[in-house]
Amino acid sequence: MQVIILPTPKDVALYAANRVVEVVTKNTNPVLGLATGSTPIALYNELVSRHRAGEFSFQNTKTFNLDEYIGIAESHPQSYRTFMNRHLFDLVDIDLSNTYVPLADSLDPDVLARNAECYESEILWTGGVDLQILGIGVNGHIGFNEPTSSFASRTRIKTLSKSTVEANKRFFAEGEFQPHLAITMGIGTILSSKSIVLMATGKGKAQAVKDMIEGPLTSMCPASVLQQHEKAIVILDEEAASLLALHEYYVWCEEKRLQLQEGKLI
Ligand SMILES: N[C@@H]1[C@@H](O)[C@H](O)[C@@H](COP(=O)(O)O)O[C@@H]1O
Repeated sequence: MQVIILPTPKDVALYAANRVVEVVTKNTNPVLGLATGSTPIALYNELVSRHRAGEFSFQNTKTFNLDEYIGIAESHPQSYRTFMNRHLFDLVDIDLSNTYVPLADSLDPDVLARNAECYESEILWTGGVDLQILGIGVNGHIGFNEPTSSFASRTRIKTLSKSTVEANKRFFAEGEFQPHLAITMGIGTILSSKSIVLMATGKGKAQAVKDMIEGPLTSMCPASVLQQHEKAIVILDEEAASLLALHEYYVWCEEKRLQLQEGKLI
């Protein structure tokens, strides 16, 4: 796991955008794993403007989203399908049939379980995810893999923890039905990605970030599993990094890396 600390959320988004553009332009048939939540919105905005500036195309790209709520229609304003269409897919030249979000609009557990299994196979058929984008929940979850999720888990139905339901309440109107279940890629699914970029910004994520990077490898902090992925980059703003004991060290490493890149350190 590589840790990079940058001054602001904008810098985090720009750094992640560079990685996405690199993967999309270097691969003939790129496969991206995408995330929802407030954190990746700045990344999607950046990708949309660079795409509109003619820098790259999404035409041959396939995307797989991490998760989807169970119990609301795909067309619901708070579904993750709607989120992705609104923030990225409808604004670029991607073929919508190449964009996958778990199908979760049934209430039949057998149908949902089958959808989850098919999702896993669809990812395999494409040859796997080249770059998986992740955010992190305040309790250390990735996708909707809540604390205690098995590190070997694949795409399946999960019950959301109280803290996740609480954190996502802000997106639903007072008294509106809010899902407590979701289909999510498993931790094993996420770990199968060829590379991973996790973004975290703001003070609210500082404890989860500390547990992920400096805590023990534990299913109580699902994101800690990224310590074991050889090509996982964690990009943080100063606030999200504020509780890290090795904060100065990570900043120093990035400075040295940049100097090396510019040929100033030979
Ligand atoms: N399932 C999503 C996660 O993929 C996301 O990382 C998390 C944090 O979202 P935010 O970036 O809004 O804090 O929210 C949801 O729970």
